[in-house]
Amino acid sequence: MSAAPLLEVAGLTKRFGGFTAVDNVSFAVGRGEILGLLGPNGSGKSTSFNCIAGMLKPSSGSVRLAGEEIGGLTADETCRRGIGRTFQIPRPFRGLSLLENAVLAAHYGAGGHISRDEAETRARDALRLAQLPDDPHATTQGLGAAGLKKLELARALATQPRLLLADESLGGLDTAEMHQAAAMLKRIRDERGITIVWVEHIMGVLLSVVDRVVVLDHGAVIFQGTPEAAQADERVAEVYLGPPESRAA
Ligand SMILES: Nc1ncnc2c1ncn2[C@@H]1O[C@H](COP(=O)(O)OP(=O)(O)OP(=O)(O)O)[C@@H](O)[C@H]1O
Repeated sequence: MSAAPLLEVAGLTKRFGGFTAVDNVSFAVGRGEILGLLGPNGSGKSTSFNCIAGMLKPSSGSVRLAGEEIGGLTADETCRRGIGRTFQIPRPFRGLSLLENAVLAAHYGAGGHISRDEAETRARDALRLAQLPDDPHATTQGLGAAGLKKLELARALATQPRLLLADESLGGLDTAEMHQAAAMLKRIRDERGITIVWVEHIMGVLLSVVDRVVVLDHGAVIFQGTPEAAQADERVAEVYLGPPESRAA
């Protein structure tokens, strides 16, 4: 990473009562990088994500976007600063067209300060990037898991993010769809230079696309490095597969 990182998380800690879900987590994401944030269920990925995106207030630590402190800002404030996010469980407005869903997201991202025409331009661009129809009559009806994930992505892209936080983009997809979803994230980075932090609890397909991974376990970072190094790391293997003696030969 030569230029200053786009996202810098330092000493991030989130406690729920006496329980520490995120424990002194630090990592940085370079501009245009795709970072995989991995870890088994309950390791603190979503809580870290939610602290970065403003859904949760960190107990301590700092979150900087392009050098500016954003820790503790609300979700709509972080969105206006350039953080777009997808949700693990898509919840589109079912009664609205795909285009209207994306238009609303564009208005949200701009804090209501853009015209209808501009919102529609951003929405159409986002739908095309996510390979969905921008025809005003196209609805959410009949969208399967993969289609709903694409709409989730289009809504995040319509906010024109500098940083895209992708939450469990592969959940519920079959193998072919997983590869397509991974390729789409890579294309969005390659074509638009959007920096991506991608959270998944499974490693598989993600490792073929990300530049680096951060692995969490019990709320703490246990590994940072390339996907190749992650696959060769004994601690990473342990949290995913259990201790060596318990693994199938
Ligand atoms: N609001 C909350 N109150 C209390 N505990 C919480 C809360 N949110 C999360 N936790 C706990 O914090 C820990 C980390 O949860 P988190 O959802 O961040 O893990 P995760 O790595 O995203 O898991 P998954 O892959 O299952 O989504 C878990 O033990 C969880 O039960």
